[in-house]
Amino acid sequence: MSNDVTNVDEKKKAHRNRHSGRKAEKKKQKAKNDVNQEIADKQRNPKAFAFNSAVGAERRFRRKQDIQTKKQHIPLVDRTPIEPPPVLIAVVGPPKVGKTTLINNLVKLFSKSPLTNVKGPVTIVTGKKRRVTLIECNNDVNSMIDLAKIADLALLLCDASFGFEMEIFEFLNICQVHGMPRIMGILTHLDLIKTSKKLKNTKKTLKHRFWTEVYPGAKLFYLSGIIHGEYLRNEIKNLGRFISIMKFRPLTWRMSHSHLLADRYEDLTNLELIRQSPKCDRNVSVYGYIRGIPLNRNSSVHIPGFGDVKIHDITYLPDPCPLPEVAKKRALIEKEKVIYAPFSGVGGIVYDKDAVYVELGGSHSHKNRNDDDETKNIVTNLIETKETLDVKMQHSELQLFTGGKKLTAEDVSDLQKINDNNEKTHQIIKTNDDIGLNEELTTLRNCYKEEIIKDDGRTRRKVIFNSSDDEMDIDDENKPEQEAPIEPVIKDNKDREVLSKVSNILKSLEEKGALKNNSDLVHVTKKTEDSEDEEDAEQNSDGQESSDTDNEGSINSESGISDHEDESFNLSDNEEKMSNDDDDHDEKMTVKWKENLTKRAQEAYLARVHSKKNIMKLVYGIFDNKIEESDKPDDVNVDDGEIGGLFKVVSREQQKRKIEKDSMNLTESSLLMPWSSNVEDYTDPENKWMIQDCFVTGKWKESEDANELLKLDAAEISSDSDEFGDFEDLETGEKFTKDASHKKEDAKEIGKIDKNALAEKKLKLKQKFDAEYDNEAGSSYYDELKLSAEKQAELNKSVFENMPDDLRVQFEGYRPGMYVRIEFQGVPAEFVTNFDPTYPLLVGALNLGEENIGYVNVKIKKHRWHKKILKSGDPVIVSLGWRRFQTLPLYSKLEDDLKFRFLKYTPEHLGCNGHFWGPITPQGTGFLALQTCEGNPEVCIL
Ligand SMILES: Nc1nc2c(ncn2[C@@H]2O[C@H](COP(=O)(O)OP(=O)(O)OP(=O)(O)O)[C@@H](O)[C@H]2O)c(=O)[nH]1
Repeated sequence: MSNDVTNVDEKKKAHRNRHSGRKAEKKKQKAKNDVNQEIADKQRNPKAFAFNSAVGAERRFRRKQDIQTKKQHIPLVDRTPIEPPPVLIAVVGPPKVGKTTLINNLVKLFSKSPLTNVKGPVTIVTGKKRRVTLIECNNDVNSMIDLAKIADLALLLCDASFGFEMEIFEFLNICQVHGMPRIMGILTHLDLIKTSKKLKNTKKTLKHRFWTEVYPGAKLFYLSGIIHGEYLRNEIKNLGRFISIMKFRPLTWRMSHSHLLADRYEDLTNLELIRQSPKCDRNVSVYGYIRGIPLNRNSSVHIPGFGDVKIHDITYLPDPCPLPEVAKKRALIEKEKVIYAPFSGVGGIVYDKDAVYVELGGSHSHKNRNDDDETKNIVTNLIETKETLDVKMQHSELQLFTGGKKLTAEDVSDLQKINDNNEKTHQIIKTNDDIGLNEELTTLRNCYKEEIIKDDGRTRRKVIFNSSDDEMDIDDENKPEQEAPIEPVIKDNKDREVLSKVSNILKSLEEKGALKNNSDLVHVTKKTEDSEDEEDAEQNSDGQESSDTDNEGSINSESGISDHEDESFNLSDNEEKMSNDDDDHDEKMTVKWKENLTKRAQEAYLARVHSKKNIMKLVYGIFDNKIEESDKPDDVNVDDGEIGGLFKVVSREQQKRKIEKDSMNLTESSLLMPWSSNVEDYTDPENKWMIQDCFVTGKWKESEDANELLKLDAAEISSDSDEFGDFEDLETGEKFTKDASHKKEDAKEIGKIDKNALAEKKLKLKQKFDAEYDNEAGSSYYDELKLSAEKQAELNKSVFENMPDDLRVQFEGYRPGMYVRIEFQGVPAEFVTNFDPTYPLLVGALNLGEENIGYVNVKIKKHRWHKKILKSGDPVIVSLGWRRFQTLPLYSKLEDDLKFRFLKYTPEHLGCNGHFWGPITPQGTGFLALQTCEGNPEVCIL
């Protein structure tokens, strides 16, 4: 019973809102006020919601239109397949710039599994609809040529603390002849630049140079530092995001030629055959994604650096790095972040035509071996063994003492040699017989205009620019100002005379003690320094501004470095120095500023004369070179009204009189005179006719002339109304004669017609304006073009979408985006023995395989920094289509035209672009890059 009571008590009454009373009133009032508040905002500040400035609106409109138009490109039919091949990103840059680190960081960002040893292409899924293949470019002209042919995007790395190196410009130059992939610059080693001022300057100069080379506004990322061997996560994330959403414009030649970049390779030759004859022909298979257009089973292919081969067999395989199956809204899950890099030892299980390959986990899988399990160890050792005993012996080393020199088999067999060339034996010279260009390349390399700098035991090839490009030389630019000797530029004899006179005066003044405290000169020099500082500040602010206009990535990445930190570093540095030589310093300072006073004054004078423009002269055409009395130093000796035999002292009176006299005889040049020769005087009746047609009353075409039209209409009306006679209104007694009625009606009609004509005219004008300027969807020419391209793309896709792969292969070949395995038979053994996964293995389909000897005529034009002339006999590298020939000597030279002999093919036979590479002279300044036009043996130079 008691329980029941408690239950009843626990049941609480529901709250009932009050409908009347003080509180209810208050609530109602509050609710009402809230509504009023909303309305009141708009009512109180109507201007905020209204159209209030025509100029502002016009500017906004113009800006919007500008942005819209900038985005417009000529629409191209999108021929990318439904599942396109991975986007190919080449990471290019000089040695030790951070290429491997960047690839590792990007791989880690997208796949969470770091790569220990990056070799060859690495394919990763970066988003629901995007996968990318990253490949590091060797610092080798051939690698650069091959990658420039196929890359969609090139990440150009530059060591900002060192400046631009030759490799960057070589690559850019090569890219120009291959249809320029998208280029993105990345500055690394920014943490090695110590002061914030230097950092800003470096960023600015490098950015502007990069913009001149690529295009103004090209994206440049800053990687501001490295922590534990990794770039800052935020910056890598930004870069990754950029890469994974970037759009690419198809390059015509590339998209119309089938090709693939091999990301895996197998030697299928029978091992017994190889044992019997190591130089026997091999059967090899290469794997990769088809790019460009479908690859036909019957076409021949070219492997750059190797030659032409016929496809023996081709099959398509399941995609080893597939995109997520259904496009969902969520981000990728771990399982979907696939990574595929067989050359680097990552690839999982691969099902082949007749085999299944299981990835053993690379070198790491064997590290966790169980020492007790002997049988397992034997198997692992057997698996690991790849060399015979004598080969192993050749590689084995013997060390007698810790830290002592290791003895190798070579050392033992040829002890004498070691003594002679002790240093040389430690150098590992990498040969590249497959390309067979080592010697030629070294010659070529030596031909570039570059400065070889030894830095930390390695050789770097710093780019040397012309004097006009001096801003590029960061090191020079960032040198402290007093270090750079400023040689006054003396332009003509007049300057020289003036200078010598100035220096005479100064000397005499110094001798006479007139410049005892030198306050005047100090003032001058200080002023120039100040102005330099101001310039610097301006430059910096410019740099900031322009870097703000950079891509979002660069903005974010800029935040990576704290300028304050650098400044504080700088300060503490300075403080230390200051405390050490405080006393000396003061003394030195007082002595130092007295040094070279005359020279500094000369410089200051020249700088002033050359930098300042006389506004008075510009406006009035008067140039008075005399010093005003007030400017004259008080204690300067004035002999016969002259100072130092150079300046004549002019009194204020004299000066005034002279100016008056001069200005009386002068024409006022700041005004535009109506009678000046080129301007017509429109007040002259003879010239009036020229402008009278500019007004409504002017004589236009008859169809447009308002007066003529009115007359015409009036005439028509009068002829119509002729049929009515005179009559009298009997009610009002008003008499209507023919003329009176006519007059009234005429007036009315004319008014009506006037209005109608005007309305019609307005309507026509509006229609014309709409047609020309309105960009409503589907109405403009651009939209129509875009629409038709989209329609075509849709049609293309719909035809093939539901077609089974087998049928499709029969119908059109192996489509782009398919992962295929191509088998070649009877390939020379060098292909296998010289195979290096770090070189891009490119396989490109050939349209014609016919061999020929051909000539190409070349017209030489000057390229920006290639100004020397090719000589006959100069070695050049020739690259045509997929083909990359060895260096060839130039055949002959004719005046401006050069004739090159190609030993095998002409661009005509290939039906494709070709390009031609070479140094300008043996002591020359760089490369010459040429491009052939399709089917045209005449070559044009960029
Ligand atoms: N301080 C600093 N060091 C860096 C930076 N980027 C890379 N490094 C270091 O530079 C060295 C070379 O980096 P890698 O990634 O091997 O350079 P790489 O371009 O792949 O070198 P190669 O393959 O030999 O041409 C490594 O020790 C990196 O840690 C950077 O921004 N700042």
